[in-house]
Amino acid sequence: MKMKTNKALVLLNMGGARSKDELKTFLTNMFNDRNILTIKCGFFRGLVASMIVKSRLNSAWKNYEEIGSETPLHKLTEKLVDKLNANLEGYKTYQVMRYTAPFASDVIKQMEEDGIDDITILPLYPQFSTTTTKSSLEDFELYSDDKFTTKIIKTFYKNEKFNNCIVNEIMSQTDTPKEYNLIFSAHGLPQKIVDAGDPYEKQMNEHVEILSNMLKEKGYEFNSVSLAYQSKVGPLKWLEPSLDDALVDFKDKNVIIYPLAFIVDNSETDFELDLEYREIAEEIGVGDYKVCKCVNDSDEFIEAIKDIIK
Ligand SMILES: C=CC1=C(C)c2cc3[nH]c(cc4nc(cc5[nH]c(cc1n2)c(C)c5CCC(=O)O)C(CCC(=O)O)=C4C)c(C)c3C=C
Ligand SMILES: [Fe+2]
Ligand SMILES: [Fe+2]
Repeated sequence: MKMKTNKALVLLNMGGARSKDELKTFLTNMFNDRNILTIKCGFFRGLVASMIVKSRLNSAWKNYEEIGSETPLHKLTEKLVDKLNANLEGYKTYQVMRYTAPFASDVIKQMEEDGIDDITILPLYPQFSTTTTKSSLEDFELYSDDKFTTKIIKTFYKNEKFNNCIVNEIMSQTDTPKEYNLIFSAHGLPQKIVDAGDPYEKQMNEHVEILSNMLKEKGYEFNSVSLAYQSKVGPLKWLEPSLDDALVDFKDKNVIIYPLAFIVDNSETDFELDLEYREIAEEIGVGDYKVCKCVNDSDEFIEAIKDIIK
């Protein structure tokens, strides 16, 4: 018989679209988020948000249609939660999404009904960004008040077990690393967010350094290792180099892409990296183009989570 627990692990993530209606919800909530669209006046932000949603909805939905009309993010997160509930002793695991259901307010109500009073919050973002980690934590805290004794894991890009998951996935792609160029692809950010103090770029550089050293220590020497940024949206300057520009250097060469900002696969990996950037790579004349899977609900990542929260 399982012991009743008052402790919970709460996974936070962004959410994603499982229908066109939900894509509208996702985009509306995202562009009304002050951490994403940094316009101070709420009314004006709402106005700009509704204009962006209107102009973006149909074209963005076409992308989802190419991956089966839904993000894989929710199903993969549900599998991760189920696996943690089966394997992580002493905790009940919950998931909360920032822009689509399950929303913080509903999950917190459920947690209270379940008698939870002690929580560990793990935002599923290895590196801290105001646009992701801070936004998700603020949203959760808006509804949780001081209902729970709380521990927060703000980053985990330095965790060795987690990094071993990444390194093993990269190494499984080839036995001849000298013939490949490894590109870590991170979700981009507007440069002005970084200039305002967001630590994401710095942590991303550190993460690439850690992983490069781990690969070298294992005798895995790629022809080159680099970092590029994907998914630019809108007219502002974003972090560089963009993945499109980076790929130009690899005409007639082989590349392996690792999506470094994500824990579970989503439309940015399954559509953007696996379909859209693959097409760009083909146009450029890149040779082999391989995209690694995220750590998802792998047994190795479950072990890493146990280590991250201990
Ligand atoms: C306009 C600003 C955006 C910022 C800043 C941004 C940061 C950011 N996003 C992720 C992770 C994901 N983003 C996803 C989708 C997505 N992101 C933006 C915009 C910004 N993201 C948009 C408009 C969209 C919707 C799709 C589109 O219209 O292009 C997703 C996918 C969700 C899914 O359905 O699978 C993820 C995941 C990170 C990690 C990040 C900053 C570090
Ligand atoms: Fe995004
Ligand atoms: Fe994108």
